[in-house]
Amino acid sequence: MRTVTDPGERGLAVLEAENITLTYRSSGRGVENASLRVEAGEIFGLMGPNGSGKSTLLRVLTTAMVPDSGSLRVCGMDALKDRRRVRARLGIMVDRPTHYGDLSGWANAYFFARAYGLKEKKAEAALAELFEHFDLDDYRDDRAKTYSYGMSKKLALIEAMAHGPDLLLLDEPSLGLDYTSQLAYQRKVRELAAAGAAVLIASNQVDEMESLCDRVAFLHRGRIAAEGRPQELVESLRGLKRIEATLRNPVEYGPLAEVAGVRRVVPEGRDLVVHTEDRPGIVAAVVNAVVECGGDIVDLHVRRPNLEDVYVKLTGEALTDE
Ligand SMILES: Nc1ncnc2c1ncn2[C@@H]1O[C@H](COP(=O)(O)OP(=O)(O)OP(=O)(O)O)[C@@H](O)[C@H]1O
Repeated sequence: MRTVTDPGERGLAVLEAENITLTYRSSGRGVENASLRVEAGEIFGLMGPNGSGKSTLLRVLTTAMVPDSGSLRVCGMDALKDRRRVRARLGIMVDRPTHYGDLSGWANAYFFARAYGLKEKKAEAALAELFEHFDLDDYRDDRAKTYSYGMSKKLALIEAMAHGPDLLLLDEPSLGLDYTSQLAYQRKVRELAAAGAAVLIASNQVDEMESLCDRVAFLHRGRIAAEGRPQELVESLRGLKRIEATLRNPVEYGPLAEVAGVRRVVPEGRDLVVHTEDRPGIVAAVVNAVVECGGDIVDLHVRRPNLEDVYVKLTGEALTDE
């Protein structure tokens, strides 16, 4: 019979975080009352703009930091008390992975795999499979400091996965990966989840998160603002259009919000994102209003709403600033 410490079966909670609060003394910021649960076989996404608390929450979930309050259970164990045993069940990729630059990529990954308790032969077999999967075979003996950004991210993914963790915690894993590598990463994450791992990914790659995650949660100023299945969250915006206008130069856009059918206007990096009702003539009305504000539109896209728009609707703020 399976026990709680033996996941590998959907429905069993691998990660249970309740009311996690951590406030940095120097800034008074951090995360507040964050609760989440990830089951075996589930891929869970954590989304939120810069500074919303994703990395802080991950630091707690990886047991790198102890929260001021709240409880954390991993595979049924108290992760705040039993950190050593819990860490052995985790696979972690931090947002800025570092390696031993003078060692080969292979030696770095081998070191990790052995530290996680894999026997020599098992470590070699797991790494051989992963180096091939991530197309790093030809570079396995090169020193890690010669690796490109994307290659060292793939090496960090290998290090997080090789020992077959029950809970995989990944911070911005696919940022900087090219098309083929991104595909390889997604395939591997799906494969591990299908084999029973629980996966938690902090990322703002909206399209990837929408297709990869079973559930996502949005962090806003240290608090979880909403949680749900991506498709259902996006579906809740049915009837909404997303118009993205890139302007040559930013202008005051106040009058835009007065156009009939415009629900909200949010700057996103250099773009203006306008949420409107889906009615005939609305795009022309928005373009006219931008021009009347003095805006010179150099690029315009009308798209279906995505997870980014869910966040905008929830908080009135943009998820990314790109
Ligand atoms: N070491 C620290 N000391 C003080 N305040 C911090 C520290 N690290 C983060 N913060 C603050 O805590 C809040 C959450 O930061 P955190 O790095 O968790 O956000 P994030 O969502 O991961 O952002 P990003 O996407 O930029 O990595 C921010 O307001 C940040 O300024």
